[in-house]
Amino acid sequence: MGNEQKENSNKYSIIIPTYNERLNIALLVYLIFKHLPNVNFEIIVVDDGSPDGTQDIVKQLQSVYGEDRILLRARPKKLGLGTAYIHGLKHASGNFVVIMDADLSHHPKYLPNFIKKQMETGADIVTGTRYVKGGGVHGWNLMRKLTSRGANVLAQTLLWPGVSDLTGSFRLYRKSVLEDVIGSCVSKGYVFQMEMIVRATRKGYNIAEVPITFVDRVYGSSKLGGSEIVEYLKGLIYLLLTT
Ligand SMILES: Nc1nc2c(ncn2[C@@H]2O[C@H](COP(=O)(O)OP(=O)(O)O[C@H]3O[C@H](CO)[C@@H](O)[C@H](O)[C@@H]3O)[C@@H](O)[C@H]2O)c(=O)[nH]1
Repeated sequence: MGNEQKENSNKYSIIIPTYNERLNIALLVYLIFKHLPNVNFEIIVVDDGSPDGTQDIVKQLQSVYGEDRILLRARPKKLGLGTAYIHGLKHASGNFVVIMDADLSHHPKYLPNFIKKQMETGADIVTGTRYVKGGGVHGWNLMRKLTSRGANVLAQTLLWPGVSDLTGSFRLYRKSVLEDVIGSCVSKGYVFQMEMIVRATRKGYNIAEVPITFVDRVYGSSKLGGSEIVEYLKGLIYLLLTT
Protein backbone atom coordinates (compact mmCIF):
# COMPACT_ATOMS: atom_id res chain seq x y z
CA MET A 1 0.00 0.00 0.00
CA GLY A 2 3.05 2.26 0.15
CA ASN A 3 2.23 5.91 0.78
CA GLU A 4 -1.40 5.19 1.60
CA GLN A 5 -0.37 3.21 4.68
CA LYS A 6 1.95 5.96 5.87
CA GLU A 7 -0.91 8.46 5.68
CA ASN A 8 -3.27 6.13 7.48
CA SER A 9 -3.83 7.45 11.00
CA ASN A 10 -6.51 4.88 11.87
CA LYS A 11 -6.14 2.21 14.52
CA TYR A 12 -7.41 -1.29 13.80
CA SER A 13 -8.51 -3.73 16.49
CA ILE A 14 -8.31 -7.25 15.08
CA ILE A 15 -10.68 -9.51 17.02
CA ILE A 16 -9.90 -13.22 16.79
CA PRO A 17 -12.24 -15.69 18.51
CA THR A 18 -10.53 -18.93 19.41
CA TYR A 19 -11.58 -22.35 20.54
CA ASN A 20 -8.82 -24.98 20.36
CA GLU A 21 -6.51 -23.03 18.04
CA ARG A 22 -3.20 -23.84 19.69
CA LEU A 23 -1.67 -25.02 16.42
CA ASN A 24 -2.80 -22.03 14.37
CA ILE A 25 -2.58 -18.91 16.49
CA ALA A 26 1.19 -18.32 16.38
CA LEU A 27 1.42 -18.50 12.60
CA LEU A 28 -1.63 -16.28 12.27
CA VAL A 29 -0.12 -13.62 14.52
CA TYR A 30 3.20 -13.81 12.66
CA LEU A 31 1.43 -13.32 9.33
CA ILE A 32 -0.63 -10.38 10.59
CA PHE A 33 2.53 -8.56 11.65
CA LYS A 34 4.18 -9.46 8.35
CA HIS A 35 1.34 -8.11 6.22
CA LEU A 36 0.62 -4.93 8.20
CA PRO A 37 4.09 -3.46 8.69
CA ASN A 38 3.07 0.22 8.77
CA VAL A 39 -0.35 -0.07 10.32
CA ASN A 40 -1.41 0.80 13.86
CA PHE A 41 -3.21 -2.29 15.12
CA GLU A 42 -3.89 -4.45 18.15
CA ILE A 43 -4.93 -8.10 18.20
CA ILE A 44 -7.65 -9.14 20.64
CA VAL A 45 -7.87 -12.89 21.18
CA VAL A 46 -11.17 -13.99 22.73
CA ASP A 47 -10.54 -17.52 23.91
CA ASP A 48 -13.35 -19.58 25.41
CA GLY A 49 -11.35 -21.73 27.83
CA SER A 50 -9.88 -23.89 25.06
CA PRO A 51 -8.89 -27.25 26.54
CA ASP A 52 -5.93 -27.50 24.13
CA GLY A 53 -4.08 -24.68 25.89
CA THR A 54 -4.52 -21.97 23.25
CA GLN A 55 -4.16 -19.37 26.00
CA ASP A 56 -0.66 -20.58 26.91
CA ILE A 57 0.48 -19.91 23.34
CA VAL A 58 -1.18 -16.49 23.34
CA LYS A 59 0.66 -15.62 26.56
CA GLN A 60 3.95 -16.60 24.92
CA LEU A 61 3.08 -14.42 21.94
CA GLN A 62 2.37 -11.54 24.32
CA SER A 63 5.87 -11.88 25.72
CA VAL A 64 7.29 -11.60 22.19
CA TYR A 65 5.08 -8.90 20.68
CA GLY A 66 3.92 -7.05 23.81
CA GLU A 67 0.68 -7.06 25.79
CA ASP A 68 -0.30 -3.78 24.17
CA ARG A 69 -0.26 -5.44 20.70
CA ILE A 70 -1.82 -8.76 21.71
CA LEU A 71 -4.63 -8.68 24.24
CA LEU A 72 -6.00 -11.91 25.69
CA ARG A 73 -9.60 -11.54 26.78
CA ALA A 74 -10.60 -15.02 27.87
CA ARG A 75 -13.97 -16.41 28.89
CA PRO A 76 -14.44 -19.48 31.06
CA LYS A 77 -16.19 -21.74 28.55
CA LYS A 78 -17.40 -22.02 24.96
CA LEU A 79 -20.10 -19.39 24.68
CA GLY A 80 -20.47 -18.99 20.90
CA LEU A 81 -19.03 -16.83 18.14
CA GLY A 82 -21.48 -13.93 18.27
CA THR A 83 -20.92 -13.19 21.93
CA ALA A 84 -17.15 -13.66 21.46
CA TYR A 85 -17.16 -10.72 19.03
CA ILE A 86 -19.19 -8.60 21.46
CA HIS A 87 -16.74 -9.44 24.23
CA GLY A 88 -13.74 -8.52 22.05
CA LEU A 89 -15.38 -5.30 20.95
CA LYS A 90 -15.71 -4.12 24.55
CA HIS A 91 -11.91 -4.15 24.78
CA ALA A 92 -11.17 -2.62 21.36
CA SER A 93 -9.37 0.72 21.33
CA GLY A 94 -9.21 1.16 17.54
CA ASN A 95 -11.60 3.25 15.46
CA PHE A 96 -11.87 0.29 13.06
CA VAL A 97 -12.44 -3.37 13.95
CA VAL A 98 -11.44 -6.39 11.89
CA ILE A 99 -13.00 -9.76 12.60
CA MET A 100 -11.25 -12.88 11.37
CA ASP A 101 -10.93 -16.59 12.12
CA ALA A 102 -7.88 -18.02 13.87
CA ASP A 103 -7.42 -21.07 11.69
CA LEU A 104 -5.76 -19.35 8.67
CA SER A 105 -8.85 -19.81 6.53
CA HIS A 106 -8.86 -16.01 6.50
CA HIS A 107 -5.37 -15.21 5.25
CA PRO A 108 -3.80 -12.02 6.66
CA LYS A 109 -2.45 -11.22 3.19
CA TYR A 110 -5.91 -9.79 2.45
CA LEU A 111 -5.82 -7.30 5.32
CA PRO A 112 -4.14 -4.53 3.27
CA ASN A 113 -6.89 -4.94 0.64
CA PHE A 114 -9.60 -4.41 3.27
CA ILE A 115 -7.86 -1.28 4.56
CA LYS A 116 -7.20 0.09 1.07
CA LYS A 117 -10.80 -0.51 0.01
CA GLN A 118 -12.16 1.23 3.08
CA MET A 119 -9.88 4.22 2.54
CA GLU A 120 -10.78 4.47 -1.15
CA THR A 121 -14.53 4.14 -0.68
CA GLY A 122 -15.12 5.51 2.82
CA ALA A 123 -17.25 2.40 3.45
CA ASP A 124 -18.65 1.67 6.91
CA ILE A 125 -18.07 -2.05 6.41
CA VAL A 126 -15.76 -3.93 4.05
CA THR A 127 -16.73 -7.55 3.79
CA GLY A 128 -14.64 -10.36 2.35
CA THR A 129 -16.52 -12.29 -0.30
CA ARG A 130 -15.97 -15.73 -1.74
CA TYR A 131 -18.72 -15.33 -4.28
CA VAL A 132 -17.39 -12.75 -6.78
CA LYS A 133 -14.66 -12.93 -9.43
CA GLY A 134 -11.30 -13.29 -7.72
CA GLY A 135 -12.77 -14.95 -4.62
CA GLY A 136 -13.36 -18.60 -3.85
CA VAL A 137 -13.19 -21.54 -1.50
CA HIS A 138 -10.39 -24.07 -1.27
CA GLY A 139 -10.39 -27.41 0.51
CA TRP A 140 -14.05 -27.93 1.34
CA ASN A 141 -15.86 -31.14 0.48
CA LEU A 142 -18.93 -31.00 -1.74
CA MET A 143 -21.33 -31.07 1.22
CA ARG A 144 -19.72 -28.07 2.89
CA LYS A 145 -19.64 -26.15 -0.42
CA LEU A 146 -23.32 -26.88 -1.01
CA THR A 147 -24.22 -25.88 2.56
CA SER A 148 -22.45 -22.54 2.24
CA ARG A 149 -23.72 -21.82 -1.26
CA GLY A 150 -27.23 -22.93 -0.36
CA ALA A 151 -27.26 -20.79 2.78
CA ASN A 152 -26.21 -17.76 0.73
CA VAL A 153 -28.63 -18.32 -2.15
CA LEU A 154 -31.52 -18.86 0.28
CA ALA A 155 -30.69 -15.70 2.20
CA GLN A 156 -30.15 -13.64 -0.98
CA THR A 157 -33.51 -14.75 -2.30
CA LEU A 158 -35.43 -14.06 0.89
CA LEU A 159 -33.65 -11.03 2.32
CA TRP A 160 -32.18 -9.10 -0.65
CA PRO A 161 -29.27 -7.59 1.27
CA GLY A 162 -27.20 -6.55 -1.79
CA VAL A 163 -24.08 -8.27 -0.45
CA SER A 164 -22.68 -11.32 -2.24
CA ASP A 165 -21.39 -13.28 0.77
CA LEU A 166 -23.64 -13.18 3.81
CA THR A 167 -22.19 -15.95 5.89
CA GLY A 168 -18.49 -15.11 5.70
CA SER A 169 -17.00 -13.49 8.75
CA PHE A 170 -13.79 -11.84 7.45
CA ARG A 171 -14.82 -8.20 7.73
CA LEU A 172 -13.65 -4.73 8.58
CA TYR A 173 -16.08 -2.44 10.41
CA ARG A 174 -16.02 1.17 11.43
CA LYS A 175 -16.13 0.62 15.19
CA SER A 176 -19.07 2.95 15.77
CA VAL A 177 -21.04 1.05 13.12
CA LEU A 178 -20.23 -2.32 14.64
CA GLU A 179 -21.30 -1.04 18.06
CA ASP A 180 -24.53 0.29 16.61
CA VAL A 181 -25.45 -2.85 14.67
CA ILE A 182 -24.26 -5.43 17.16
CA GLY A 183 -26.64 -4.07 19.78
CA SER A 184 -29.64 -5.06 17.68
CA CYS A 185 -28.40 -8.59 16.89
CA VAL A 186 -29.93 -11.49 18.76
CA SER A 187 -27.97 -14.41 17.25
CA LYS A 188 -25.23 -16.08 19.21
CA GLY A 189 -23.72 -18.63 16.81
CA TYR A 190 -22.66 -18.65 13.15
CA VAL A 191 -25.87 -16.98 11.95
CA PHE A 192 -24.59 -13.85 13.63
CA GLN A 193 -22.55 -12.99 10.48
CA MET A 194 -25.67 -12.88 8.37
CA GLU A 195 -27.69 -10.97 10.92
CA MET A 196 -24.95 -8.33 11.21
CA ILE A 197 -24.78 -7.64 7.51
CA VAL A 198 -28.55 -7.71 6.97
CA ARG A 199 -29.18 -5.29 9.85
CA ALA A 200 -26.36 -3.03 8.61
CA THR A 201 -27.90 -2.80 5.14
CA ARG A 202 -31.34 -2.11 6.63
CA LYS A 203 -29.81 0.73 8.65
CA GLY A 204 -28.39 2.18 5.43
CA TYR A 205 -24.71 1.65 6.15
CA ASN A 206 -22.36 1.68 3.21
CA ILE A 207 -20.84 -1.76 2.50
CA ALA A 208 -17.95 -2.51 0.15
CA GLU A 209 -16.60 -5.94 -0.79
CA VAL A 210 -13.17 -7.44 -1.43
CA PRO A 211 -12.66 -10.88 -2.95
CA ILE A 212 -11.04 -13.47 -0.70
CA THR A 213 -10.25 -17.13 -1.09
CA PHE A 214 -11.31 -19.04 2.00
CA VAL A 215 -8.88 -21.90 2.58
CA ASP A 216 -10.11 -24.68 4.81
CA ARG A 217 -8.15 -25.15 8.01
CA VAL A 218 -5.13 -27.46 8.03
CA TYR A 219 -5.04 -27.98 11.81
CA GLY A 220 -8.00 -28.71 14.08
CA SER A 221 -11.61 -29.04 13.07
CA SER A 222 -14.54 -26.79 12.24
CA LYS A 223 -16.99 -26.15 15.05
CA LEU A 224 -19.85 -25.95 12.55
CA GLY A 225 -22.30 -28.76 13.29
CA GLY A 226 -25.89 -29.76 12.59
CA SER A 227 -27.19 -27.62 15.43
CA GLU A 228 -25.61 -24.52 13.83
CA ILE A 229 -27.43 -25.29 10.57
CA VAL A 230 -30.75 -25.50 12.42
CA GLU A 231 -29.90 -22.21 14.15
CA TYR A 232 -29.11 -20.68 10.75
CA LEU A 233 -32.53 -21.61 9.39
CA LYS A 234 -34.25 -20.25 12.50
CA GLY A 235 -32.21 -17.05 12.17
CA LEU A 236 -33.16 -16.69 8.52
CA ILE A 237 -36.86 -16.93 9.33
CA TYR A 238 -36.44 -14.49 12.20
CA LEU A 239 -34.72 -11.93 9.95
CA LEU A 240 -37.37 -12.40 7.31
CA LEU A 241 -40.05 -11.55 9.84
CA THR A 242 -38.26 -8.73 11.67
CA THR A 243 -36.20 -6.75 9.12
N1 LIG B 1 -14.23 -17.83 21.39
C1 LIG B 1 -14.87 -18.69 20.60
N2 LIG B 1 -14.37 -18.95 19.37
C2 LIG B 1 -15.04 -19.83 18.60
C3 LIG B 1 -16.22 -20.47 18.98
N3 LIG B 1 -16.63 -21.29 17.96
C4 LIG B 1 -15.73 -21.13 16.97
N4 LIG B 1 -14.76 -20.27 17.35
C5 LIG B 1 -13.63 -19.75 16.57
O1 LIG B 1 -14.21 -19.08 15.46
C6 LIG B 1 -13.42 -19.25 14.29
C7 LIG B 1 -14.25 -19.97 13.21
O2 LIG B 1 -14.61 -21.26 13.68
P1 LIG B 1 -14.56 -22.56 12.72
O3 LIG B 1 -15.21 -23.65 13.44
O4 LIG B 1 -13.22 -22.74 12.16
O5 LIG B 1 -15.51 -22.02 11.58
P2 LIG B 1 -15.76 -22.63 10.15
O6 LIG B 1 -16.60 -23.83 10.24
O7 LIG B 1 -14.51 -22.72 9.35
O8 LIG B 1 -16.69 -21.45 9.58
C8 LIG B 1 -16.16 -20.28 9.06
O9 LIG B 1 -16.78 -20.03 7.84
C9 LIG B 1 -18.19 -19.75 7.95
C10 LIG B 1 -18.70 -19.42 6.58
O10 LIG B 1 -18.67 -20.46 5.74
C11 LIG B 1 -18.45 -18.56 8.81
O11 LIG B 1 -19.85 -18.35 8.95
C12 LIG B 1 -17.86 -18.78 10.18
O12 LIG B 1 -17.99 -17.60 10.97
C13 LIG B 1 -16.39 -19.11 10.03
O13 LIG B 1 -15.73 -17.96 9.49
C14 LIG B 1 -12.20 -20.03 14.73
O14 LIG B 1 -11.19 -19.11 15.02
C15 LIG B 1 -12.69 -20.78 15.97
O15 LIG B 1 -11.66 -21.12 16.85
C16 LIG B 1 -16.73 -20.18 20.29
O16 LIG B 1 -17.77 -20.68 20.74
N5 LIG B 1 -16.02 -19.27 21.03
